Amino acid sequence: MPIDARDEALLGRTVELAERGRRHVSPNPLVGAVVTRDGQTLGEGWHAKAGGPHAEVAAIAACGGADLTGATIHVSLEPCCHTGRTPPCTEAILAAGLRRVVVASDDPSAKASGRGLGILRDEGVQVDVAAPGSDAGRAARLQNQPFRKHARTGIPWVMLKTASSLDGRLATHAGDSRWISGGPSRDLAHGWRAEVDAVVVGIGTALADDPQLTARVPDVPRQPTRVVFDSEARLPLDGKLVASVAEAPVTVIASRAASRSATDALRASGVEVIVVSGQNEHGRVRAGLEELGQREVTSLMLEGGSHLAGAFFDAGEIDELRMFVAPILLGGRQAPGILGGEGVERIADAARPVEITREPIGDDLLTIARLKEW
Ligand SMILES: NC(=O)C1=CN([C@@H]2O[C@H](COP(=O)(O)OP(=O)(O)OC[C@H]3O[C@@H](n4cnc5c(N)ncnc54)[C@H](OP(=O)(O)O)[C@@H]3O)[C@@H](O)[C@H]2O)C=CC1
Ligand SMILES: Nc1c(N[C@@H]2O[C@H](COP(=O)(O)O)[C@@H](O)[C@H]2O)[nH]c(=O)[nH]c1=O
Ligand SMILES: [Zn+2]
Repeated sequence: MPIDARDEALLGRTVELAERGRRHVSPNPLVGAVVTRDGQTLGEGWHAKAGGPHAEVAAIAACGGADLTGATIHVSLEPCCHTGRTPPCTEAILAAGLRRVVVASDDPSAKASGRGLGILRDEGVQVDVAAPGSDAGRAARLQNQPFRKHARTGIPWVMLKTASSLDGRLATHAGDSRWISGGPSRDLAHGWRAEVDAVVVGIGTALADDPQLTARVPDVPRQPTRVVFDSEARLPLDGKLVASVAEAPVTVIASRAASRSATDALRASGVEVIVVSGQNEHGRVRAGLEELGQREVTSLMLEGGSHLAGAFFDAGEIDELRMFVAPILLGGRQAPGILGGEGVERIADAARPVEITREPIGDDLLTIARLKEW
């Protein structure tokens, strides 16, 4: 049976329900589910917490023990068929006697990739999948970009957030940058910190700003890991990052240039030090991302500075930009721009977003540019 307008609406609802798990489910995906019979909703559920019940199981439980034989379940992501921290959802669906499963998006991880759908079909369940270009299909995939990229590549989804002047500077020529964007923009950015697994800066920013990089908004179930790209392990032991290591973890990505005494001192202060190798800066960016991906960092917000953001750009490792532009002009040849690094040579080589949106936030303009889609 093809997907009709009622299915589309129910799948839209599953995506809405899935959002309720944001900030709570990483490294798992956001997933929502609705059980219906003859168009009547019997129960709704979502994946509320990593390690907790999956959306399908939560939706079935929400039906309160009603006989679900012959009922339908709509899910924003294909049901799992593996035993992880919880049993397979395919088994829960079969045990409940559901007759039709409608899914909005695929699960690209190795243990899924359509296997659950095959099992359900083999058991006589009718399985319908939304067209990839449908509204529900797109919304479900966009909602899980970090999970999807990490599942496909093993490395985290990278969002670069910047606060620049109208003339594209991240700081004055003297290194002052507090504050360029306004209060509402900074509040929004704190909310994003709460959504990602890690917040990343270069040692230049750590030294210039002595930042905290914590999410300072209400309802933060888990602070992001603060990561500093710092080849020589120069991160000051008396700075705010190291001082707050009990509040939120700190990881230093160093190179072989770091002395043993510097890495030992950081480790003794509770900092995780990862030593990566690579031919050049963008090679070390990639190596660092691989290490973070292995530690189940599925998403990160890169908060600068110019030099490190340029190395990420040169490595082709920026998936999305969220850029606040404030109504001020700074000027100065030495004042850093949004992307340092080498950059491209020809306009024909320019990176072009697949989608771009613009929105005023207080006195600033927020541009969100998605460079890739996973
Ligand atoms: N307005 C805004 O949004 C922001 C503004 N800022 C401002 O930017 C300025 C700091 O920026 P910037 O000087 O560019 O410093 P960065 O924070 O970009 O740090 C750059 C340093 O990171 C180290 N590093 C380690 N590994 C890598 C790698 N793989 N690739 C590239 N760099 C690596 C290098 O030092 P080493 O070789 O020693 O490891 C490099 O010099 C400050 O004035 C700060 O206030 C910063 C963030 C945001
Ligand atoms: N200057 C600037 C930003 N700078 C970023 O925020 C960091 C400081 O974080 P914290 O110490 O946690 O408050 C700083 O090191 C840099 O990464 N962010 C913005 O939203 N707007 C701004 O104008
Ligand atoms: Zn499941």
